[in-house]
Amino acid sequence: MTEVTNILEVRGVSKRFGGLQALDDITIGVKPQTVHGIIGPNGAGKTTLFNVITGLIQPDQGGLYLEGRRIDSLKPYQLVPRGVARTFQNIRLFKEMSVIENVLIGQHVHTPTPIFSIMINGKKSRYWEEVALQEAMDALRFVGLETKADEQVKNLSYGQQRLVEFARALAAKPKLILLDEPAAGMNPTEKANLLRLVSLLQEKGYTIVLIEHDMKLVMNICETISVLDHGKKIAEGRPEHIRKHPDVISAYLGKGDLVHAGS
Ligand SMILES: Nc1ncnc2c1ncn2[C@@H]1O[C@H](COP(=O)(O)OP(=O)(O)OP(=O)(O)O)[C@@H](O)[C@H]1O
Repeated sequence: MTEVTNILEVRGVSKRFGGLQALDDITIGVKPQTVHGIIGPNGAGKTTLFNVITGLIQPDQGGLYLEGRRIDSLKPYQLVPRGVARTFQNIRLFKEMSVIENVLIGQHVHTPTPIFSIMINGKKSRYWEEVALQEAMDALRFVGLETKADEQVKNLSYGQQRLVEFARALAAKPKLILLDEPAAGMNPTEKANLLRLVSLLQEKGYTIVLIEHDMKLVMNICETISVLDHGKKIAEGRPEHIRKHPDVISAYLGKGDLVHAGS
């Protein structure tokens, strides 16, 4: 039996797209209740790794384990009730719908009534409508957008839309949240707020894995960082170790990101 010390284990995962080895024998362990960063230059394989973890693509080799149980044959919709939620690099919201409706969509896995029945106020669904609405509002309150609940998503700023995605992931009541470039397009105030929210979630017992290009944010917030380059894991450890790692410096050489990553 597998000893459960890591909430998530990626073991020897490889994925090839035609002639391109997007992931090459990646092994990563994520400890519960930590913030774990995945960094690497463009095209390193970070999003592919998230897609493999969340069942969007099947690995060619290797295994994925959530709390010791193998999950790599599961589909995305089967992983959500097991406690895995994610956001996407490119915002995936229904822009013509309201903020609360978008968050409610993350909620349906926990209500026995179909979400569209809840949304059109079907008679049988009154109790679950109330529960789902309360929980969706809690998620919005957490990210500070409760006053925007009835706004159409398209009227929100880009940074606020990222927070709606974040709230939608939270509404699925995950144990493990994967955030793909959550700070992209955010201004410094929004980034500071995001950092505060991620720390709060960690205190509440969530585990967070994030892909992020903002090195200052990553170095400030993550206990452990795994670095990918050309599909391989080239380094892993605490921020102070990663910042000085010669292979990491060389992978980022000329890009300037690590130079400005002081805590
Ligand atoms: N579905 C796909 N089919 C073919 N090639 C793909 C596919 N998805 C990703 N790739 C390729 O795999 C490599 C890794 O891509 P991936 O998006 O995982 O990198 P990344 O580290 O997330 O990059 P970025 O920081 O630019 O988002 C890239 O060369 C990309 O073009």
